[in-house]
Amino acid sequence: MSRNFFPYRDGRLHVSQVPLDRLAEEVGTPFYCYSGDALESGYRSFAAALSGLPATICYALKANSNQAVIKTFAELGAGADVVSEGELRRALAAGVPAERIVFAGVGKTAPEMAAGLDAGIMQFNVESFAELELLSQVAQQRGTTAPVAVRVNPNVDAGTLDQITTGRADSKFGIDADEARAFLMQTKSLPGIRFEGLAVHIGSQLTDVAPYRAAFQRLIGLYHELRAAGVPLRRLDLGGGIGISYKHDLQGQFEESEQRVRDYTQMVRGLVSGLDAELVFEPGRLLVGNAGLLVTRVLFVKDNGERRFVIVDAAMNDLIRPSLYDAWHEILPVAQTPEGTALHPVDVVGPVCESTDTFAKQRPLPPLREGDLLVFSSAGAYSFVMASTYNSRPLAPEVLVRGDRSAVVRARMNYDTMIGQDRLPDWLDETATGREQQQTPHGGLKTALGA
Ligand SMILES: Cc1ncc(COP(=O)(O)O)c(C=O)c1O
Ligand SMILES: N[C@@H](CCCC[NH3+])C(=O)O
Repeated sequence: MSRNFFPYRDGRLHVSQVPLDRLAEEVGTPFYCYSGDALESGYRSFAAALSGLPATICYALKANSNQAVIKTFAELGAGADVVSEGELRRALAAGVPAERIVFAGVGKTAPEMAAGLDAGIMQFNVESFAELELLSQVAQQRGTTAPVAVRVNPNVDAGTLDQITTGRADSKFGIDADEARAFLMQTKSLPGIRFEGLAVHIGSQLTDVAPYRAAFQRLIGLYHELRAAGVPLRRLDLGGGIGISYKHDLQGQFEESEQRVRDYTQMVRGLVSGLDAELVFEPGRLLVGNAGLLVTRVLFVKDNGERRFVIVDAAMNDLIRPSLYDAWHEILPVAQTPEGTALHPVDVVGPVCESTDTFAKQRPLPPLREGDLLVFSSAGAYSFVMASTYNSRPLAPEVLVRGDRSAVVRARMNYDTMIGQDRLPDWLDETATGREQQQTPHGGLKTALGA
């Protein structure tokens, strides 16, 4: 049974026992707020749904890579799915054991491979023959052997947004299933490589189990064939992608996810029953998506005759999903709307100088005024991690709430940090170059900044 992680109490929205208006006073807006209770509950229910299966849950860090979030899962026993050396370092720093880390991604560099090998990770999910060749070289140079799962492209349409489907033949991900079969049947072993498994991931935000079933059936068929041919495989990585609800109220969303997890795990159990294979799951969005909110304040309300615009202090640089995918996030006032209040359609927009800096068009909302607080819900996944400093807007802070406790788990970026990353070449620093020119009228200009 779902708990209510985002209750309205005393007329204002809370995360567990912490009122969001108080947090807004403390940390300023915009800010991200995650419910640690929802993170834990989501992980536990996914783990419970898999109980009895030889499964490792490798949380996909790309969805939300804050150290506090990763640590929450690591302490519950999770592994990690990483796609870069940065994510690998984040996982290790948060205490995920290397032997529970899978390294995925179509473009791993030699130094990234070396970092994974040195850490002793569970497996590399290899996505091309060229990558396999490079991994073989890197592993041999380091006098070690790389554990590998070949990521297969099953040519299945996940039925999700075009931009986030990954298992069709026209996708850059994975190796064509027939090519993988032919290759492994023939090769069986490569220096520096130990083939241990097969992997698949057909896309993100899947709301139907049918595409999963089709992809997993192909993968399991291939697994049987290759084992029969003497390839010593022992692991199947079934990827991530389980969708969440973006269109529910803050309570209903969890119930929908729980139902989807039940359907998914029931289907998986049916397919793997009697199969001699360890399983890996790589959920990202499922574990964090509905556990996070982006809190923002209304700056201005303006009417242009045709439309009413609510201009908020969060922008596409903070949460890009609506601009990028036309994605829907529920928008709720922090102050509870009295029952019976009439709703009016408004465009909710941010301050960035782009027309696509629009969170919602003609969204029915209660009357809003300057200073009101709003939340964008389901902003725990692919939200802060996709933020940028576009328009030189500092990255928003992240807050984690647990019961009645809250903590800033990433501070708001300050302006000095943001600007201080830039460097001036000496030939642009006019004062310094002028000084140098006076001193050495015929010579080359020396470094002014470094001097
Ligand atoms: C290989 C791989 N595994 C796992 C994930 C996590 O996906 P999701 O957040 O949809 O569960 C992704 C992202 O789509 C991915 O590319
Ligand atoms: N970033 C996407 C999904 C891509 C998943 C990563 N493979 C989103 O916001 O929905």
